[in-house]
Amino acid sequence: MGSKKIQMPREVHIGSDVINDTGSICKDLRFSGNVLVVTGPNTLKIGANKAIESLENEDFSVEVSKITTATSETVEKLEEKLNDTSLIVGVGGGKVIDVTKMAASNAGIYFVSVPTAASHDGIASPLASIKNNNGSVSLKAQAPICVIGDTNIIRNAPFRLLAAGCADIISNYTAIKDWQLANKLQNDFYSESAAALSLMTAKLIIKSSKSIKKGLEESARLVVKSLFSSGMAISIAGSSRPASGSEHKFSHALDKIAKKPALHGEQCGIGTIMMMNLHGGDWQFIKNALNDMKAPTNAYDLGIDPDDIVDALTSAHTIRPERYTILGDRGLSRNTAKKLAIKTGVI
Ligand SMILES: NC(=O)C1=CN([C@@H]2O[C@H](COP(=O)(O)OP(=O)(O)OC[C@H]3O[C@@H](n4cnc5c(N)ncnc54)[C@H](O)[C@@H]3O)[C@@H](O)[C@H]2O)C=CC1
Ligand SMILES: O=C(CO)COP(=O)(O)O
Ligand SMILES: [Zn+2]
Repeated sequence: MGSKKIQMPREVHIGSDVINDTGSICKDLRFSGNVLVVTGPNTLKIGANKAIESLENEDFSVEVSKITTATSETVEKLEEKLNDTSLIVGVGGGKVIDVTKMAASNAGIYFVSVPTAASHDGIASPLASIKNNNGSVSLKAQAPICVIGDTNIIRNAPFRLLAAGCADIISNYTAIKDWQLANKLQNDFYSESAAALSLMTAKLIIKSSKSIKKGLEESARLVVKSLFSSGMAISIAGSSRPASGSEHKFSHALDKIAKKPALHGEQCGIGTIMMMNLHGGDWQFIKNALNDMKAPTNAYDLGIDPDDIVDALTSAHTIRPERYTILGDRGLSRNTAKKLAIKTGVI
């Protein structure tokens, strides 16, 4: 058997106002010189300005880049900005973290992940979800050298983002079912330990669903820890398979079709309800769990046209066709897709 590489962050700092220690944390990690801070227009004010001030207080020279998309073009533009840069710090949501991860990996430099919301499980994983002309691809990048999760910023973020993070974790249920199917039918690589960690994380978040509340520091901490643990399952597998199956294909298809897509985790949660039905599993349990977390469970909550839901269901199998799932190679017919969405109350 060949050797296997598993990449994990070296340090994880989670706590209230820990973003103000960004400079000293980076210094303790032996970094110095030029740092590129990547952020978004909202997250600059919410978090990045604090990280920048902290870095400058520790004598780092800071450049800032604002991004709004996680595309291959954005990654290329970021790489052009690198100028004797020793470290990249990504402060924001999933898109910011993914492009930071990819640009740092391409340039062969370290990066620090500073999530401002607990909305996705890519905060610590070595994979980056990047959009290109064919839709979304999952690219091998690198794990952050360090994660700085400021629970004060995260607890004050809109609750919708936290609920989306919980839904992204709940989608591990169908991702694992799809992975097992692909292992059985296609002999795809399968890791028991990655699958067990992914599933345990999803079970724990459901068990805690009633205690996850708006504005609470404990809730922010719990969800960040769970997203981290789901990301570690991705690290162990060396692929996003333990956390991304047919429900994610549905969400990526919706991103292409919908005029105004909803949050990644929200769409994946709704995909999980429908894919669980296709797997013959307890889809009502998934729906109840999403309800308990105040995550959307239908097209109306998502603000998405029911026709777009059906279109996304019929085209989901074309996303990442090499990743075998319950959708098979031919996908769902329009009639089946519509029936599935109606039966599960999604439309
Ligand atoms: N690499 C990986 O393993 C994974 C990657 N992803 C990717 O991550 C992305 C989804 O991440 P999201 O964070 O949902 O989307 P996003 O990055 O678009 O952020 C959603 C919105 O939240 C805002 N926001 C962030 N923090 C905020 C705060 N504290 N207060 C107010 N607004 C705030 C952002 O400005 C943005 O408008 C997708 O592109 C998805 O494919 C998702 C899961 C895993
Ligand atoms: O979103 C993910 C896990 O939650 C992984 O992303 P992909 O679906 O892009 O592989
Ligand atoms: Zn996801």
